[in-house]
Amino acid sequence: MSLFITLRFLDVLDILLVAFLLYQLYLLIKGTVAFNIFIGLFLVYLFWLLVRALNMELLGSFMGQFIGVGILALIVVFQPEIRRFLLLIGSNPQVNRFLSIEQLFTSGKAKSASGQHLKMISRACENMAKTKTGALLVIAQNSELKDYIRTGEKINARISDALLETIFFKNTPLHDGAVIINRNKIAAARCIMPLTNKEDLNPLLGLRHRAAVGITENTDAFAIVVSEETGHISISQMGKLTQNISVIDLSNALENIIIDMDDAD
Ligand SMILES: Nc1ncnc2c1ncn2[C@@H]1O[C@H](COP(=O)(O)OP(=O)(O)OP(=O)(O)O)[C@@H](O)[C@H]1O
Repeated sequence: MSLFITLRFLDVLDILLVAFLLYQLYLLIKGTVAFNIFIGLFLVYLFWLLVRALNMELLGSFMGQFIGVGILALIVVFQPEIRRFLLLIGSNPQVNRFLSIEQLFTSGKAKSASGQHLKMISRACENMAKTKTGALLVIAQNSELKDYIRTGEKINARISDALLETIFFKNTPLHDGAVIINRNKIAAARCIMPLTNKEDLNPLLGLRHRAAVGITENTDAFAIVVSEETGHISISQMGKLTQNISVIDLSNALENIIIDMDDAD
């Protein structure tokens, strides 16, 4: 019998892939209640292995039933995280570029036209930041956010900085909630976004920021928050909030998102 364990290249690859997946899983659930649930489930699993090793029949079969439905329970418990993980893969720009034949033919035109709209969005944010006007702008990407548009007032108007500033002007009927921008249109205002239940978010941040993180956790949208309290601009993508960025950083971030804003009405 050989004393050495034969390790094939595929085994090394296998281990590296599992390590990579576990690390991604850790990044995805760290700072959320899902992390504690995961640790809890892992401890139950370890305990079950111990029970089996000690041949404790009754407890072993009892726990076996529990572990048996484990996969189903995992899917139910980690539904938001699984959804976010799949979203992460599906909204990867490289994957999208590869899959989108349409974009292959229209990318040049879309880029030059979208620049105008993106400039107006950052100008509006700059002005609202100066006047400490609270705002939440959600820019749709692949997901058109139809379910969320339905929660607000449909506007369907061309993007303009003046219109955005008017919508968020204090005490106007539409200033509450989020504005959703879809392609070259301000699709709706007063929209209700899902709130994140992240525990590691700055406790000083309120519902507007939680709504920005919530919508980007659940969809591939890009969210911009202008704080009414501080006048700071923050952005959120894939559930990650970047606080207090400059207008130049906002413009750069907007340039990097993939949206097809063409000039058609
Ligand atoms: N679920 C939601 N979806 C969209 N907008 C929301 C939601 N909940 C609250 N808001 C908006 O956030 C506003 C309240 O903001 P709040 O002061 O709690 O947040 P904040 O993160 O501290 O922001 P600010 O720095 O501007 O005060 C509400 O008036 C409303 O416009």
